[in-house]
Amino acid sequence: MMAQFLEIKAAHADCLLFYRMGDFYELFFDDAVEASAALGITLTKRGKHLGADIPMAGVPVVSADDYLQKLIARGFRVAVCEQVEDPAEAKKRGSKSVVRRDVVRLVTPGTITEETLLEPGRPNYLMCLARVGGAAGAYAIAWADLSTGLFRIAPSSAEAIAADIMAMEPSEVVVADTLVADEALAPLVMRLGRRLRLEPAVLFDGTTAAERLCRFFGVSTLDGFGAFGRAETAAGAALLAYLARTQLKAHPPLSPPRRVEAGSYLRIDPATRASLELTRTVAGKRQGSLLGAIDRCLTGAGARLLGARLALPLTDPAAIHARQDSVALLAADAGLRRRLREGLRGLPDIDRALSRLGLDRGGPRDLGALGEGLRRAGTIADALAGAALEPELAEAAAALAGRPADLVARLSATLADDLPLQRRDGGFVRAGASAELDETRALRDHSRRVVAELQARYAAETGIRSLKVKHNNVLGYFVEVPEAQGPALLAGGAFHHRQTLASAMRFSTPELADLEARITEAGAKALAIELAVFAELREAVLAALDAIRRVGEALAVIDVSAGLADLAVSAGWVRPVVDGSLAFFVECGRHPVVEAALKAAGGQSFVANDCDLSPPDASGAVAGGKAAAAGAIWLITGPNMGGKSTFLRQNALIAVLAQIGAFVPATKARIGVVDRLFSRVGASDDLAEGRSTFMVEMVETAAILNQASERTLVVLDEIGRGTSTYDGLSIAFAAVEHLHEVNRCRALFATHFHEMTALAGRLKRLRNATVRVKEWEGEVIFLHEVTAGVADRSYGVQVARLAGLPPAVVERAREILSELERSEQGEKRTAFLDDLPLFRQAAKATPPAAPSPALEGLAALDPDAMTPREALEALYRLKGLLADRR
Ligand SMILES: Nc1ncnc2c1ncn2[C@@H]1O[C@H](COP(=O)(O)OP(=O)(O)OP(=O)(O)O)[C@@H](O)[C@H]1O
Repeated sequence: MMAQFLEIKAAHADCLLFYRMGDFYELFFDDAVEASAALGITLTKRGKHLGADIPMAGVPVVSADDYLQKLIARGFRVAVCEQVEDPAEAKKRGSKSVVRRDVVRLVTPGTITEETLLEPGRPNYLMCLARVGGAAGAYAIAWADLSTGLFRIAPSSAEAIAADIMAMEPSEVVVADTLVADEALAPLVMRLGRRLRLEPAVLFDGTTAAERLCRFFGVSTLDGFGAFGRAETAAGAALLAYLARTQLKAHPPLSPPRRVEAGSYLRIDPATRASLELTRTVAGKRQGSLLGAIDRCLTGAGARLLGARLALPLTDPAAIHARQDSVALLAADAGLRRRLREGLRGLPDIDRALSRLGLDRGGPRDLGALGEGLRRAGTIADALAGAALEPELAEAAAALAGRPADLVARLSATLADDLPLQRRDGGFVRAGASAELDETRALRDHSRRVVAELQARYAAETGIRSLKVKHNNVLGYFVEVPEAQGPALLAGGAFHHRQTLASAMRFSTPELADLEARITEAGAKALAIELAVFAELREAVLAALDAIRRVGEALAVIDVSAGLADLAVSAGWVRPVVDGSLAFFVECGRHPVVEAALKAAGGQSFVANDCDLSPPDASGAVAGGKAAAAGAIWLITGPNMGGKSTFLRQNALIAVLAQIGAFVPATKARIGVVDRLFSRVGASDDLAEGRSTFMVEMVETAAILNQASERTLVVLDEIGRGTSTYDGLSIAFAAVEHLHEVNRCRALFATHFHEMTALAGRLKRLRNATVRVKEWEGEVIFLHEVTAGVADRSYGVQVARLAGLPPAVVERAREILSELERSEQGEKRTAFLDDLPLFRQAAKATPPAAPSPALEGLAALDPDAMTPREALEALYRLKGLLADRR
């Protein structure tokens, strides 16, 4: 057996091997040591190998899912090795022969399908990254959710690849092993950590990729699915190859790949996603994130679709309008909304049940879930009938109407009311569904009744009133009497002694043995019939796979639309105007998460605020596809704790909500579609990537200044605070000038550098705004109201006092502050401010004779002595110098 174990283990060296032995999966050697530490299970030993004890640990097969979940969460991969023949077969080859075993599946984070291992409302993506033509070549990603069959392929680029991957929050990302050492991908590889999976480059072979995809989907060309580039087909084919490696014999029921067009969605880089807490908070929780606040979906599929929409908000106004129409209709029709939501509540997860059945990993409950789900789809279709539906809901209604009604009838006529989890447990076929099964069951039940009657007969015949007929797995049926009566039975000759216990003796009889054989035989036959029925039902389900998938998708669309409508009505949100202009106008906007939190706390209510970044010199119109105007920049000053960050974030979130087709928390809004959203709010450091807080801030600011276009929305909070005041102020100044002059994007910029408000005099589209406070008897009262104007001070010392700084420290700080303010009002300050407008000109006017800082910097570098990261940082430093000079 050990020889067999070692052979199988050698083929799966990077996995923990779950080696099936009876009712347990056993782990041996290092696997046992690692698993026992990770799972807290007992480490024992069994036999010896090369003279040393073999460590062993085991988990019961019935509870294996729980253990698998823990191991996957800790980053392990598990190879599940099953017995693939009956032990009786093995015995025929000789008493010492070992039962044949084989690995049937590799369990990896991106390929799990079990209900217990998955979160209902979160997709579980496996992703592949492919690159064709070197670092500057074509990039693509393919991702699939094996648990629902979703399959997407998207082109990407060197610059966008990290953002594109992180946006989907994949559980596992497969990359060719030849790419891992690639400098361009180093930061991405580092960020993926445990989710990264390296596989041989042949999986990604571009020349055979299209053919492999065609073969998998049984088509002769991919044209029907979309126009895929080389890198895209390579990524898609690699994904199929990886699935084949991990799922082995099973053919995963993936939908044909859908292409996500570049430029069709709002691009949001990972730092922005994290800082806006779109799908999870900084602490990693869903609750408290935007998704947590807007998710009123009643089904897992709905929650998954909402998450997917949030990952890729749209940029095409027409596509956004289609989604808005669905929400608007259901917001306006309360009766219809209620009927739909009643139908959706508690709806089983059709997509996941279908995928498990497709992988032949499903049980009777999956069939039951499908039957119930499809039946409910009928109720929902009835609710929609007669309503004047807009295209998106009309399409959903058509999909529901196309549900396989005969399959629903067949499932409900065949399946019992209470279903076991595993098909081998039997008992899931309803009485009356199969005559042969009913007959076999009757035989079995009759024999059981005869056994029950035997007890009375034996007791009467022997005169032993305490005689019992019992059953266990070792002896089967047997007669049990108290020990004292045993000899009397033995003497009779009709009872054969089997076992003597401390207080009882056990016997068998030919009659019991005969009945036992009949019951077992009938039971086995009944199970065989049930399994055949299961196989037929599964075939029928798979034959209707496409129609069922469409029903699943339609239900998710209805759930998302009804959920957003419910939210809009109960929270007072409105439908924003979304168009191709450069407008950004929000009247009485609110922060969805902060508002909900304040409401839950029952204290102060949220103060709504307007924001208008529309081009000041036009109505936001765009002529001939080219922007005729540029959006405004608001420079927001105000006290600490005044609500600046909240205001910044809420406007970014409103843009995102508008572009996923949702309503927004405001009384009125007009959003000219945003192509990219950048938000740099709050400090974060990335020490793991070797960057300090200030360095991270500068890297992100650099990305914004280098990439923002006229259509971009930029939200920047307190740039430059992580360094000395003058350095910080200078950087903030230059950044705003650049946004205004070069990027010409719509932007919100919050700062404590009050000197910056002077910029409004020079920059045409810059407006000063401030968050109002009242001072009352030495206390600050935050009004959280954003108005035009300039703050005169930050009230930092007052806030520090509120935070509980020792009174002596607060008093001392006040003294120092007034001293500083007095001295700054003198000449020094004025001189400094006077200098600032020259900032850019001065840089340009540098006489050529002066040594360039970039050249000096270059001269100081010793490439041979640098690590790749140091080189990258140096490059950023040099690039930064260049930006200064522009
Ligand atoms: N519009 C509002 N209505 C009601 N409460 C608000 C509003 N805006 C902010 N708040 C409350 O004020 C707190 C502080 O807000 P925020 O963090 O946005 O301030 P800030 O001006 O960015 O402060 P700092 O400059 O210290 O970072 C929030 O946690 C929230 O509870």
